[in-house]
Amino acid sequence: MKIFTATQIREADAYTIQHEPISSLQLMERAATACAQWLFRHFDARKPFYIFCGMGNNGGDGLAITRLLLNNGYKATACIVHHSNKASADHTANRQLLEQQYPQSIYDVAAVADLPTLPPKSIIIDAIFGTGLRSAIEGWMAGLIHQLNDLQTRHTLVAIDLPSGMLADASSAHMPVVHASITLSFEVYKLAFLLPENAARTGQVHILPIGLHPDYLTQTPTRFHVTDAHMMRTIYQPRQPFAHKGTYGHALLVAGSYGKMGAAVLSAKACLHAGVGLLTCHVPQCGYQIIQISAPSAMCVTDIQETYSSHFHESAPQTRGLQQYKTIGIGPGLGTATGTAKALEQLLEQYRQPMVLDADALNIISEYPFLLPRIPHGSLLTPHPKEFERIFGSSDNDFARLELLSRQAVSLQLYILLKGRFTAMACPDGAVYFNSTGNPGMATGGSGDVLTGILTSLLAQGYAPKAAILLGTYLHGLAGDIAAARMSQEAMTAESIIDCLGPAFLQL
Ligand SMILES: NC(=O)C1=CN([C@@H]2O[C@H](COP(=O)(O)OP(=O)(O)OC[C@H]3O[C@@H](n4cnc5c(N)ncnc54)[C@H](O)[C@@H]3O)[C@@H](O)[C@H]2O)[C@@H](O)CC1
Ligand SMILES: [K+]
Repeated sequence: MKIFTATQIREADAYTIQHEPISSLQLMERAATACAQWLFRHFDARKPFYIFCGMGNNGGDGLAITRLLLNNGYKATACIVHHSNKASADHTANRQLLEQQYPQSIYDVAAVADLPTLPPKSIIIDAIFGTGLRSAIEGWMAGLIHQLNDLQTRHTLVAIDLPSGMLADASSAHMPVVHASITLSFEVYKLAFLLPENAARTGQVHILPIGLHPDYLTQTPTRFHVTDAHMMRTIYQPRQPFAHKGTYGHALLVAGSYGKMGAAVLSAKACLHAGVGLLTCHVPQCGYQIIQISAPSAMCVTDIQETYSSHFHESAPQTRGLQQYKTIGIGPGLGTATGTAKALEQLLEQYRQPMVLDADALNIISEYPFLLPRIPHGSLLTPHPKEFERIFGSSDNDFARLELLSRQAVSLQLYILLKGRFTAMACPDGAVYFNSTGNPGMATGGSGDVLTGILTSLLAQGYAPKAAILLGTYLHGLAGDIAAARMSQEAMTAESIIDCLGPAFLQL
């Protein structure tokens, strides 16, 4: 699914109005109807609704929603917030329609003191500002937003299109923004919804289709995307009937050190369960029996060192050197010993195919930044926010960090995956994809090691790096969602994610 900017959303509205064709007022009615139907499904008619309407078209939506609620037997009051003397044409038209049918339902607010006293457990609808907001809300309106946020603790607050005060395409981290428990937005995700700084402000986001013109939606290129099941069906390659284990590649996994062999085991198992043809694990000597017993489908070579690895750049059981491997996954539980860092430097000299770098491989790179430009083009890096910051530096807000992520992916020609609720995957061509699967149950030790195993497996099977990162991240989250449904977010572990990889593949 594409993510449109506020400007593109306005263009999509205008294109729909011109080419469907449909009047602007009718399109607003469609948007309001989609919201009202959602509200009918989720709230009963005993709850009083207070709809705070701005002077633009977001307020127009609010006025139309008020009329539709009243038409269906709900108690609803439109509180018109006079932040400007000028109302939009569709706001005015909807105000007139409401006044004609329900003259008692309108209440004017021109100062914070005008706020009505709300009965307990009211539903507050925030239709003050939508995509038309240009900058931070100031003056008495900022006070009103704070007041609404105080009320939010005792009432349910539903934002229409986006919480008022939030900018769709830029940071509003330090601005007054409504804290909604639910956001009902139209047709497509806004970039702001996918970044952690807004998580506490949007609440649950529901995207409601309003029939924007499909030609505009399909033909307009966008830089940001959300991955979905449809996209995965175009990427996934079913296995060939005449396949043998050589068809699906031989991967080398370099992982584990004394006390962290679990990370190597999790990665190895995930790699095997994601379909790799052959897997060799390079581990320090202390890990030999651990790998052989816990992942018998994998082969194992040991380092000359007992507790950490320092010679994996020579890991070549049949003397054909590192080139025999289709790809290499490196990092989980590896440690950052000086000998390990030296071996990583040598590995990057000897092996020039796309590989997967995670965890301690990234920590080593943050200590030896000259290694960064030596990573083979097309490789996949999977930092969590702290690892990302150690390598690339900090940013003022999530939008700035997203730009930094994308810039680095382009200049280094790497795929960089920044882990989070909506993991962001930046590509060398400047595109950024957000993963849509996964849940907070996956915020547990080892789940990153599982992802490394899956990505290594897909690269080994011949998936192109972009396909591997999109499909691998989606499968990882989907397996996590299946695990959470089976055993709860609390009880699931990284091993549960591996156990659910099978059902995740079956859902593709
Ligand atoms: N036909 C359409 O264009 C559709 C529009 N829709 C709704 O229309 C919304 C966009 O409407 P508008 O473009 O009228 O914009 P908004 O209603 O979001 O806001 C516009 C108003 O905000 C004021 N404003 C902007 N920045 C401000 C600031 N920093 N401080 C104080 N006031 C400020 C403007 O003066 C104007 O009065 C969408 O979010 C959506 O809710 C939907 O009805 C779908 C169809
Ligand atoms: K709003």
